[in-house]
Amino acid sequence: MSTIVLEATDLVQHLGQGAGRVQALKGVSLSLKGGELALLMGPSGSGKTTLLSILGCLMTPDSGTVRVGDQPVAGLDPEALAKLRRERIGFIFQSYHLFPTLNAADNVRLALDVRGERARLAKKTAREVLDRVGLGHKTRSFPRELSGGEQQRVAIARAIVGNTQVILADEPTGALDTANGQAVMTLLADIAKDPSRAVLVVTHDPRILPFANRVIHIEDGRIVGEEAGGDAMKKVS
Ligand SMILES: Nc1ncnc2c1ncn2[C@@H]1O[C@H](COP(=O)(O)OP(=O)(O)OP(=O)(O)O)[C@@H](O)[C@H]1O
Repeated sequence: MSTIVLEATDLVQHLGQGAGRVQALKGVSLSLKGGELALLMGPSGSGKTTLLSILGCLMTPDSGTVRVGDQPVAGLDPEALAKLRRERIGFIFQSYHLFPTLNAADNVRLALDVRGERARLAKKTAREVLDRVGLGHKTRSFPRELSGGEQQRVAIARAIVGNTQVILADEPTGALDTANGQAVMTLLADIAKDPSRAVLVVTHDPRILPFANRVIHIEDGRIVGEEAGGDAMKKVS
């Protein structure tokens, strides 16, 4: 039986201040099991990015709890939280977030350096992972020399190089054409074949449905339903 690798219970989150203050999450509970590739879908403003930020321990909720594997997040000091993020969570942002002055290999290697890997080994591992995302020939290229799809693949290499239990991706195919989008999703689906790892993808893109085991729907700060990936696909086809 697969184990739960990420669990959130009753998350509530307010954003903004004064008249602009909104309740972005209104009591969200969610768990991800190893071996799952789940999609989080919902209209603009429904709370997807807020939820992903809390699950990725980038934001602390007003109330509710998050557990990554067997580790409760509440009460961790900033250093312990940063360690938990590095060791257990890979985050893929829509806008890549690559360092412009570092080449592709060094962007990926950075994720290993902060984990204390030895320099030579980290260099080799970074090259291997870039090869795996089809960029073995571009390890020395800088972000400005890469297309959007290539930059996203570097960002994915960086997120997967540490073999974290959880990968969270915010619209990873949003800026990509169909071929690059499919390549990116194939990589993420491969990761989710490992029964100890799970991938959660925020998306508006119905082309991603074939890759999902599970689709979770969020509206107005609440989970309003979920279905198996195959069932969600039948509705759009
Ligand atoms: N910094 C902020 N201050 C005030 N309100 C915010 C802030 N960030 C987001 N919100 C509001 O919180 C709600 C949830 O936003 P969130 O970005 O999580 O939604 P989303 O589902 O990711 O939207 P999108 O699909 O457009 O990215 C929205 O009503 C949004 O307007």
